Amino acid sequence: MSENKKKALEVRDLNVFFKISTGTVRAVENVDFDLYEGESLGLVGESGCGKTTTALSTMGMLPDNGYIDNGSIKYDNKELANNSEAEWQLYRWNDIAMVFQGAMNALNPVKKISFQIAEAISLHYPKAKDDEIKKRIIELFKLVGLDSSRIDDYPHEFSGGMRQRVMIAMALACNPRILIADEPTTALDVMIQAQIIDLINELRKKISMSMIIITHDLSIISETCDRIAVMYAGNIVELGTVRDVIKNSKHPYTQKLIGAFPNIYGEKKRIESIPGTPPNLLDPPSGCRFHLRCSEAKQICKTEVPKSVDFGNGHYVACHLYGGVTNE
Ligand SMILES: Nc1ncnc2c1ncn2[C@@H]1O[C@H](COP(=O)(O)OP(=O)(O)OP(=O)(O)O)[C@@H](O)[C@H]1O
Repeated sequence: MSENKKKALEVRDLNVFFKISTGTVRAVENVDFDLYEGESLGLVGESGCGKTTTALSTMGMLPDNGYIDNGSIKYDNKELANNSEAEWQLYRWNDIAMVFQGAMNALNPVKKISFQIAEAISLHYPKAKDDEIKKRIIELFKLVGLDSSRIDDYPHEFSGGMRQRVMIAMALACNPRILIADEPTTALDVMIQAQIIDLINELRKKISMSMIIITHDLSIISETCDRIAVMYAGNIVELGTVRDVIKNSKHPYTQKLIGAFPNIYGEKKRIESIPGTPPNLLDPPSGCRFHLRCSEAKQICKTEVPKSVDFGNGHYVACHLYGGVTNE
């Protein structure tokens, strides 16, 4: 993606930590990425590597014990990282919206779907009239491929896939410029997963918005995204176009991740097939956080944080195999 393309979001040197009784969890550290207008960026990595935390920090929705320790989050060149809650409210859902992991199971079972979407709409448009809201709900149902005659059904009358479409409709209620989808197909069976992937791709064509797709599943990324950021233990270790990162991956972690999906269009193996487990982020390893599991680790990997090296065309890799250390 060209550097001249307009950025919807610019994240630099982002550190997000959590205070817990036994210390500080360094969940996201030194994270840099851009999200361009109209593109879809995949955030991929094993469970606990900081994908959701990165997303929540761009929404100002960190849990109470979480905080941005350092860094910049710019939307339309406006700095958001130091926003007060009142400032976040102006921007959250209107400009950037999120479909949360497992949210389709969080619909209120005793309220009609139309009521729940109407609540989301009137929160942002308190002056909207009932008929305008109904019109918008019908529009949203059509947009996400739901039968608009069913807006007054209850959640239990909808399948899992349909409820996920409702969650996407709710996130789109205020026409956001950025949509973040956290594990949008988890907990759905394979056929329905494929339908949700098709929906995401249709929405990309119909609405000119940018997307961040969070998943541990590389095959979903390859079907829905333009670029991939690979996260490991709170850091982005490789970033580039889907083609560069999947066909020409440089970081040993990315290579192992891809090795766990021998044919990303075929049968999947589990990511757990990578030997060892990710480190405890209460006390992450020094140097490269992957060095304890890396078959190519050298002495420098134990002590120095690798700097991101640019391979051209926006393909960045943070690994000592390719030189460069940070000053931090
Ligand atoms: N509220 C919290 N308090 C303490 N630690 C937290 C909190 N939320 C997340 N963490 C920790 O922050 C790290 C990053 O978690 P995060 O949920 O962002 O990872 P993830 O890549 O999205 O994982 P998953 O795929 O399982 O959702 C993990 O070590 C997690 O245990």
